[in-house]
Amino acid sequence: MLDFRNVGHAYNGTPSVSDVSFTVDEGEVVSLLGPSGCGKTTLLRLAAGLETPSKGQILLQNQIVSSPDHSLPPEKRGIGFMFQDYALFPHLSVIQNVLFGLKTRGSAAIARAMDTLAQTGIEDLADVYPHELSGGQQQRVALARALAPNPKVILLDEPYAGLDSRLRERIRDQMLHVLKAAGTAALMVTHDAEEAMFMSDRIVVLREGEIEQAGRPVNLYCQPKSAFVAEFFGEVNRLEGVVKDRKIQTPLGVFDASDTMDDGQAASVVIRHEALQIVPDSDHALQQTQILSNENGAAAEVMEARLLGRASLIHLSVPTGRDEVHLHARIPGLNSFEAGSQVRVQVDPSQAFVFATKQGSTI
Ligand SMILES: Nc1ncnc2c1ncn2[C@@H]1O[C@H](COP(=O)(O)OP(=O)(O)OP(=O)(O)O)[C@@H](O)[C@H]1O
Repeated sequence: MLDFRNVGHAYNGTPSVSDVSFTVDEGEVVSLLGPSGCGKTTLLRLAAGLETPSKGQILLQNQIVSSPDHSLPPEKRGIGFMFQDYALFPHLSVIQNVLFGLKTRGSAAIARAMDTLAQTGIEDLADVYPHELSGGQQQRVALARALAPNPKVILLDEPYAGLDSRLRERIRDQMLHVLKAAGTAALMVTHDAEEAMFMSDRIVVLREGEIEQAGRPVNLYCQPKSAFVAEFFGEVNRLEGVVKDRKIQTPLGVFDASDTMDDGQAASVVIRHEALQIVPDSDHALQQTQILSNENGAAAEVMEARLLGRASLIHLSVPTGRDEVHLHARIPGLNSFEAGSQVRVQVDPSQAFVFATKQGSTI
């Protein structure tokens, strides 16, 4: 549907994205994910035809629509857009806003507009004006307007940015089902990893205008290729060490270095908060079965234990001999840990990642 091939772009000579290649296939939801300024919106604007690439090509349904010397105007691309602020026309009612995007007029157009409003669950609001709507309702009008012409591809720029967290969860669920039912390919910009994972078949992680890693959410979460990606997909503890005999010694035990690391290489061990398992120090049976069978683990003291709702966050202090390291463990549901109690911590190795460190920064 949408094919970026080695696309580069610059604003007044300053590069914004370089050598970006990815596709959005039929009926697929793909998210562009990354920190502020990494080039997400620029890529969306390039797909829309609002910017022209300085290098590479963009194809829509196998036709070149953008290259350095040719750019098909946005209105000729047959793409749906949904911007962060919804951009509804305040002087038009909901149905008039939706009709605006349709090329035809008359009863067939009205029927199509009403169908799309029904699809997004707001047919009762057809005659209402935007200022009378809640944020979530406005968001659905914007989605209905973008979907009404039945585009093959829709571009979504931070579609949930203006909504509170509870409404966001409900709306994005509806949005996913509407997109999938319509079979529309979608390219969505977000800086929220959980939102990207919820919505996307595939995610393209961007860093300083380049693709850092792209793939299915499960691959990015379970096999991040850099600390940058690992940290984007969840909170982590970081332990620094140096490779010796293909191992890295840390206060939480010994971790295997990767094949490409040589002795003397500085390395970071990145451990997700949920990868730390905690066992009360008095629970000898569990220690025997779970901890002593694994060479990773350490004695620790609970500093704080806080219930966050679905999970608890436990602050731990692990003595290193010289000083102590402060770690966070996230455990499901309620916890019974008291500040000051002694525990053992163990690491789930599938959620601990080792990366080379260069000149003080992790790659
Ligand atoms: N109109 C512009 N003129 C000049 N530079 C721009 C313009 N728009 C964006 N940039 C720059 O291009 C780079 C990429 O910006 P872009 O808006 O694509 O990032 P983003 O990932 O969408 O960021 P955010 O999440 O903050 O919206 C940034 O360095 C930004 O400062």
